Amino acid sequence: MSVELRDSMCFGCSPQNPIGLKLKFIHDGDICRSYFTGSREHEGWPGIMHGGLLTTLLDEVMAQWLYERDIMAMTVEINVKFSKPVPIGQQFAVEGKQESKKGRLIVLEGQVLLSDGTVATKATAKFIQVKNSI
Ligand SMILES: CCCCCCCCCCCCCC(=O)SCCNC(=O)CCNC(=O)[C@H](O)C(C)(C)COP(=O)(O)OP(=O)(O)OC[C@H]1O[C@@H](n2cnc3c(N)ncnc32)[C@H](O)[C@@H]1OP(=O)(O)O
Repeated sequence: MSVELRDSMCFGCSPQNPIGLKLKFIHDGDICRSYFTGSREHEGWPGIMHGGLLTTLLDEVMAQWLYERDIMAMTVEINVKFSKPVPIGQQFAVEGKQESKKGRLIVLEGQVLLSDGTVATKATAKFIQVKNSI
């Protein structure tokens, strides 16, 4: 299946997905960054961002690091460490960058940073490069 960006319904980034996160990305040197403010529908425990959604945000920002560089790759593994709760209603940053590449295997690292710079969440993900049409 070949999908044009304009037709994409990507849950993370598509502007036309009605239930999507509609993320935008800043490519700052070797880092891809996005900002997000959770609202009540994004919470797990009251007032706290749902960990599964944080994982989605991290996966997406790492995938966008690759997409920006025309590398078509799919996540095959992701490991997430939740160190601090991420409050609902406060903007936070999500960052991703490449850690290593060996053949088709690309390892990226991601983190969630609270507004005071505290690292709340860390992730390492493995991506496998696929052909240029997914
Ligand atoms: C165009 C529109 C765009 C819209 C914008 C969207 C932007 C982005 C949106 C992004 C959204 C967010 C992102 C998402 O949500 S991506 C969606 C979630 N991920 C998936 O659905 C992936 C499912 N997996 C697969 O389909 C297959 O596994 C793929 C196709 C990826 C590889 O299957 P394939 O049959 O081709 O390859 P292989 O199995 O021979 O493996 C190849 C090599 O890799 C090694 N290997 C495999 N696994 C691991 C592992 N865990 N650790 C270490 N190594 C591993 C393996 O040993 C082998 O090595 P070698 O023997 O060659 O040495």
